[in-house]
Amino acid sequence: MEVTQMTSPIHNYSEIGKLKTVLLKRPGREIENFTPDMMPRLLFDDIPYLPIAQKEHDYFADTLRDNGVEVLYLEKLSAEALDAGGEEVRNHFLEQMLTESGYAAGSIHDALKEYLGSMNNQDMVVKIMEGVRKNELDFVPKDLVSCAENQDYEFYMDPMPNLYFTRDPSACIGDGLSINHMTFAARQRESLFNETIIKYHPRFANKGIHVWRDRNHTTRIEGGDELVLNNHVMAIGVSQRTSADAIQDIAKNLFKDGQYDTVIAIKIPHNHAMMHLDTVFTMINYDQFTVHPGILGKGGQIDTWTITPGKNEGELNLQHDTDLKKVLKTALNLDDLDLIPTGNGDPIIAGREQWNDGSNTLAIAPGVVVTYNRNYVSNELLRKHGLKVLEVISSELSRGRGGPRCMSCPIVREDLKK
Ligand SMILES: NC(=O)NCCC[C@H](N)C(=O)O
Repeated sequence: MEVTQMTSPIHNYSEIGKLKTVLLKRPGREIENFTPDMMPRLLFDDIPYLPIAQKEHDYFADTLRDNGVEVLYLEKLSAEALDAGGEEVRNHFLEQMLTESGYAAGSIHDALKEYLGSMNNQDMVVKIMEGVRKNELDFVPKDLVSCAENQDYEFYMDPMPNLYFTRDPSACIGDGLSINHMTFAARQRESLFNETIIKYHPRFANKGIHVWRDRNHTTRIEGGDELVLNNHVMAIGVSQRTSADAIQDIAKNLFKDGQYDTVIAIKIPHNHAMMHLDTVFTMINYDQFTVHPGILGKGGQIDTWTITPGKNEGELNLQHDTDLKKVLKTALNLDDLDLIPTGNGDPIIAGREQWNDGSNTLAIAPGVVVTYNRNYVSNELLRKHGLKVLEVISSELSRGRGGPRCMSCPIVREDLKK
């Protein structure tokens, strides 16, 4: 495999190269600032216990640091980007955030702007992430919507509890990234933080980073579906969260301006338990993958479309298949590969461990993965298949329906040696 020069602050040409820099978000008050009736809308199945979730997340971050990974935090980078951008950038960010929260203008907009605007950048970022309750403001709105419809709702701005799944709002691909238009309202504001960081943080601003696809779209894509298999092949899930038209769009951009020549679109069930491709399928070594048996039909088949550049620019060729192993072998030029079933294929264990993100492994080097300790059957099987498994504690973090891959956005990985 060709070795690419490391000059960009983003460098991510595989799922498995030695992880050097990663973006995390330490769970904050946003993960408990809601009631059970808000859970379905906020895409949570339970309310985590914050002090334990933070302890677990710190353990995860320490595990990465102990293995030589530089850990960056979304909340810190966001504030630093606003500091660097100055007053105009801060004002623009706040206006955009208020607009996307439903307040482009009017008295609530003005009250929120005054409240958030009185804070320093770090406090403002944290407050926006946590959500703003009505009782925090010394203000009684008199508009018809507030009086006639929303009077019992506690929030002006909803919390963003899914922020600790940094995988999804953006995805680093090669020396660039996608900044994603997310599917559900609960997560759509998240990628504004990523956009602000890339544009204004001194580490990333004006470094010629290629944005393969920005957040100004109506079609949707999320990072949990974007798998960088190597330096010219991607796999992207056609899922609850990523639409086929967004895949075609990013494929065209990657083919035109990047070194990618193949995108394998993999269709998975469209449901909450398997909302992204990485909840059912991850790459963990040159020739090893985790796969949840629930996505494969009786004969092991699954719909895939291998997309390659067409004859003329902007055209795409499609090759439909139903044999995932064969498709991966061809695209990755492998003689054989090892698809390791979640829960060892037992229907009860596989269902349970997939629900708790047993397939959602984060590779930090070829054959070295970080997993949740609660998925002990899948973890044992990974060890039997020769992988080094670093387990992290997971009682509270798993309540948000995401595992180690979901909780991490790799920014720099070493290139693969072969
Ligand atoms: N890549 C991932 O699978 N991320 C997990 C996201 C979980 C979050 N509660 C969501 O539904 O978006």
